[in-house]
Order: sequence, then structure tokens, then C-alpha cells
Amino acid sequence: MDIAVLWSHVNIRTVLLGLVIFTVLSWFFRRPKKLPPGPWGWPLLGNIPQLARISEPVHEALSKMGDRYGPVFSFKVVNQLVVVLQDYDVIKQAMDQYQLNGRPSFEISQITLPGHGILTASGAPWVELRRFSSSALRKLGMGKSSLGKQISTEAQFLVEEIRKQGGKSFNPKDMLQNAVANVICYLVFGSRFEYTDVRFKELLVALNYSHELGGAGGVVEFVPIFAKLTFLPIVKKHIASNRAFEKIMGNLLKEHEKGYQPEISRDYTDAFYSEMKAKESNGQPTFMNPVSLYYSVSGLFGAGTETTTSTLGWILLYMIGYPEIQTKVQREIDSVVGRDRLPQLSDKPKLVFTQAVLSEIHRVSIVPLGVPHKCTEDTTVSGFHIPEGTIVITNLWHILNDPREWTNPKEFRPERFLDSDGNFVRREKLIPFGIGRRFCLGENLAKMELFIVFTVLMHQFTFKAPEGASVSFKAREALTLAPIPYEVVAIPRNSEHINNP
Ligand code: HEM
Repeated sequence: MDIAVLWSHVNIRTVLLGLVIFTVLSWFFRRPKKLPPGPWGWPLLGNIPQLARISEPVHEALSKMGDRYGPVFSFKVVNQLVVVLQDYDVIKQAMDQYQLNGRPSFEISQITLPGHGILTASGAPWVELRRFSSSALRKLGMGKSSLGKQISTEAQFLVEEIRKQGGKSFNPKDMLQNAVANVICYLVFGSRFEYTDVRFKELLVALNYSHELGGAGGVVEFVPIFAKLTFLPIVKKHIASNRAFEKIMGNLLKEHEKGYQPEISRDYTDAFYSEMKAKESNGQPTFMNPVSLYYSVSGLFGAGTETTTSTLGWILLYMIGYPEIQTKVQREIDSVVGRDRLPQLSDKPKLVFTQAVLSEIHRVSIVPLGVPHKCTEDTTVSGFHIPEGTIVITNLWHILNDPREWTNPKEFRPERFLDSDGNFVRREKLIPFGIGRRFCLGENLAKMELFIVFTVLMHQFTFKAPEGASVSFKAREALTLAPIPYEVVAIPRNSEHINNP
């Protein structure tokens, strides 16, 4: 056919149709073939339209997506590729790969204070900060009885606060948070704060605000393009929250530095200064500097406060919802510990049912999607290509609610952690603290806190729902699954003769 004749058949509609087909095909063929499967996304927006329509909790929606696409699947937020892993063996294999142990940068934090700490660093800075932090926290007694004593002291302050309620109903959240945050203050600043201390209260208000934001729109911190859209209200809120937190934490660190003496290491912060200064004076290259100290300390508060407070919140809620389990725990504690002293860490091996209850709490009250990882070098998972820069999410909720592993996962049943002889059984797939090279740095600390606070509270009080109130196990969705605010009544048990251990 002559070109002129062919041209005479072309009209504007044909041209537009051709352009649309060309755009769709070129976009389609740009997608590398071995990427994990996933829903089709829109050019420019990726899967934002589908994600915005999700009405159920995100981890449950992702869990269903995984049932459709398999345990390794992907989607896009704008131009950011996100891969979700939701099979125990796949996660175990993936999280051992150094390429998958980066963290997405908290982009909006970088606007106000460029730098990284233990929670947010990737690559060599993370390796150095993780090595230092693990060793410093171990030296400060994490997992040992010396720190157990400090936690017991904090638990007794908590008991006093609860006693002051005089049997009236109250929301336990703030009291639990005070105790948990104070344990971190002790590790980081070498001392606890009075619950009425203005600086302590400011710190908790700022922490709570940043957690609320994390739930409402935390994803904007990780997607680089949002850091350029500073006119958006959600981005403005993140910036304001980061600035407020930096001011409070900056002041606390400055005040603490005044008492620094190289020969006495009081806490994590002193240990950090000492190691940083030693490396500087030896001319050793290091990523330890005042900003990485700020971010590391903030990371300990950020990662350790809300998680442990929510878990304690769930414990009390399940105890009022399942009074027969509460009574069984109290009987076990009374028979092992007696009524003349408070429970302590060394009682743990004998308190098997109590341990089973704590394990079941870990199964239901978790960080549902872990903390996002970032792929720092091209790699593969289960034969799929994971390009550098991909955000990798582990759906821990799916693992801990998989009916193939946990019969009737919606039931609260501590007995799943006991064998037929009543011995406590550790279960490999209980991974509320993540798994692999970057598992939770505070796992041992959290376990100590939860055990001591739980047993001391069960020893001292019986918790009940207020008269006529119903108990709901619905969670408030954020980075952690926290109970919806509730009230509780604490009835003191017969404890006149109880002394400190
Ligand atoms: C019940 C309580 C807790 C739970 C369920 C929990 C869970 C987690 C999870 C799932 C991660 C992410 C792991 C990953 O990236 O794959 C994490 C990381 C982390 N957690 Fe915890 N956590 C708890 C308590 C604590 C406490 C008490 C502290 C500290 C003092 C702490 C400090 C950290 C830190 C610093 C990280 C980041 C580690 C890194 O990036 O290398 N956590 N935690």
C-alpha cells in the first residue's frame, strides 16, 4: 500500500489509540520478568488506588493478597517497589541475607536532621552501631538479674500507682507506659524519672504523637517523593513532630553530657561517648557521632516503648477477658513464689503456665508487619529478583495467625505452648521480634520486663472489667497493634506480708 493511501486512513482517534497502546505496552515490558507477582498497578501511581480502597487492617489485606499471589509478592507505591514476604521459611532465608538488611531511610526526618541510628541505618554504619549497641546493652545487664532488680523496682512503682486508684476503674495505658519508658531511661540516661517530671512527660507526649502519626500515615516517611511534597498536611505534621522530638531529646542528651566522666560509664549514652572518643583519638574511621547517638537513643525509645506498653496493655485486657486464665496464673505464682515475697526473674523456669500465657500474648499482640527492610544490592528470594532499593516487608501477623501452624488462631489458648505433660514448649514459628540478622535488639529486655511486670501485677492484684463494661479485643491499627483504650479495676490481693525479693 502506498504511504499516501495509508496516511489517508489515519485520524486523530487512531493516533490517540496507538499512543495509549504504546504507553501500556512499554510500561508492561519495562517490568522485569522475574519480579515477584502482584496486582497490576497504574502508571505513575503504582497500586495506590487499590491500596487506598483497603478497609480492613492492612496486614490482613496483605495476607489475603498473599493467598492469591503466593508468599512472595510485590506492589508499587508511586515508583517504589514493595515486596511482601509471608512464609516462615522464606522470611528466615531472606532475613539472613545481608542484602536485605538495610532500612528504608526515614526521608522526612532527614529534612530536619540528616543522619542515622541503630534503627534506621543501613550497611556499614548499621553493622557498627548494632555491634556497639548489643554489647553496651549486654554490659548494662540486658537478660541478666542485675537489670531484673531495676525492672522489679519499676514494677513496684507501678504497683503503687495502681494502688492509688483505690479500686476505682482507670485506663492503665499511661501507667504502663511510664514504667516501660523509665526502664529505657535507666539504660540510656542511667536513672529513672519521677512520673510527674515535666521533661519525662514531654518526652512521652512527643513519643505518643509520633506513634500516632506512624499509624495514620507512617508510610510517607519511607517514600522519598513525600519529602519533596512539604506542602502536604501529613508531611507538615511529620516535620513538626520530628522537630518537637529532636528538641526534647536534644535537651536531655545535653543535660546528660554535663555529667560525663570518661572513667565512669553510667549507661548506654556514656558508653557511646567513650567508644566514639576512643575511635576519634585513635584515628579509626567510625560512624559514631553525636547525630548517630541522637538517632540511636531515639530508636531505643521509639522501638522499645510503644511495643512493650501495648503488649502489657494486651496482657491486662486478656486477663480481664479470661478470668479463669488469670486465676490459673495467680495460683501458679502463689504456689511457686508464695505470698511473702514478690516474683523475680529466677522464678521463670518454674512458672510454665505463666510463660505459656506470655507466649500466646506475643502471638496475638504484635508489630504486624515488622519494621520495613530495604534491599541494598540486587538479590533473589525464592527465585524472584529483588532489585536494589526495594522495600521488603515481613508479614509477621500472617505467620502468627496461619491456621496450618496454629489451630484456630483466633482463639486465645495458652495451652498451645504446653506439651501433654504440661511442660512449656518453645515454638520456632513464634517470631514477634522478627528473625535473622536484624531481629529486635531489645528482645531480651522486653521479655524480662514483660515477665517481671506481669508476675508482680498478678501477685498483687486481680484485674476486672468495670461493672457492666464489655471486653473488646479489637486493635487500634498502627505500627504496633495496640488495644483500643479500655478501663480496668484492680482489686488488691492479700499482700500485707509481702517484702521485696
Ligand atoms: C514486646 C516488645 C517488642 C516487640 C514485639 C518488638 C519487635 C520488634 C520487631 C518486629 C523489630 C523489627 C525486626 C526487623 O527489622 O526485622 C524490632 C526491632 C528493634 N527493636 Fe524491638 N520489639 C520489642 C521491644 C523492644 C525493646 C524493649 C527495645 C529496646 C530497648 C527494642 C529495640 C529495638 C530496636 C533498636 C530495633 C531495631 C534493630 C535494628 O534495626 O538493628 N525493641 N523490634
